[in-house]
Amino acid sequence: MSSLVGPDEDNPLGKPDVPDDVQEAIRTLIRWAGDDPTREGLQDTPKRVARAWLEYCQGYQQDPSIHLSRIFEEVGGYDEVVLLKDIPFQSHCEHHMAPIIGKAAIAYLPRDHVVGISKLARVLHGFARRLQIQERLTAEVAQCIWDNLQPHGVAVVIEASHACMTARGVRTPGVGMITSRMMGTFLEDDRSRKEVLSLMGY
Ligand SMILES: Nc1nc2c(ncn2[C@@H]2O[C@H](COP(=O)(O)OP(=O)(O)OP(=O)(O)O)[C@@H](O)[C@H]2O)c(=O)[nH]1
Ligand SMILES: [Zn+2]
Repeated sequence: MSSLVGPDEDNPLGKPDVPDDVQEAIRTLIRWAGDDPTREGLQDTPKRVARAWLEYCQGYQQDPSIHLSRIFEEVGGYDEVVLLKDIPFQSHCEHHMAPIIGKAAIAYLPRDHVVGISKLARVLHGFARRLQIQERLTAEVAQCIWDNLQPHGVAVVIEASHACMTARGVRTPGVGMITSRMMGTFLEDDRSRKEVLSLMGY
């Protein structure tokens, strides 16, 4: 696992060091793609690419469940659905390492306590900033909320576009993939599932 280096005199911007073998791997890819990695415009590219990938994959540096550790017990008897919708996210597919760009809706039915609403988006980003397939991303977000909040129900719907389908391969722009994971009440009760899907706009 790479460590992120904080600012110091030799490294005022706090940019992480990039080992030589990582830079060489990116030079090899540039050469293989048909360009010359020693030409001026590409000289710093291996470092930039490596740092960019560290950022895209920041989720590996964290356990997303940490965001759900601070809960609020005083909820004034609120026991209806809590929904965060249209949460934009970016991920990368594990097959082509190409961008997955989309939005998520995350809902849960609280049991006794709630969590700060931003934390649902943090959990999403924690799993999205890894090499993923959309199905696993959807399931991991739902399972994390289920395990850590012990709610009555969890519903996660993700809608995304995969650059491996738009920029290459089948080259079909405008295609959206939708995945969902329902747990607890949302899985067992048709009326609750319909209600949450309708609140999400589906
Ligand atoms: N189920 C699923 N498939 C994905 C996801 N992201 C990318 N894929 C697909 O992964 C598949 C990989 O198929 P392969 O035949 O091994 O790879 P490929 O030859 O590059 O396939 P094409 O993309 O069809 O050119 C492709 O069909 C992609 O569309 C995802 O999140 N979920
Ligand atoms: Zn792909």
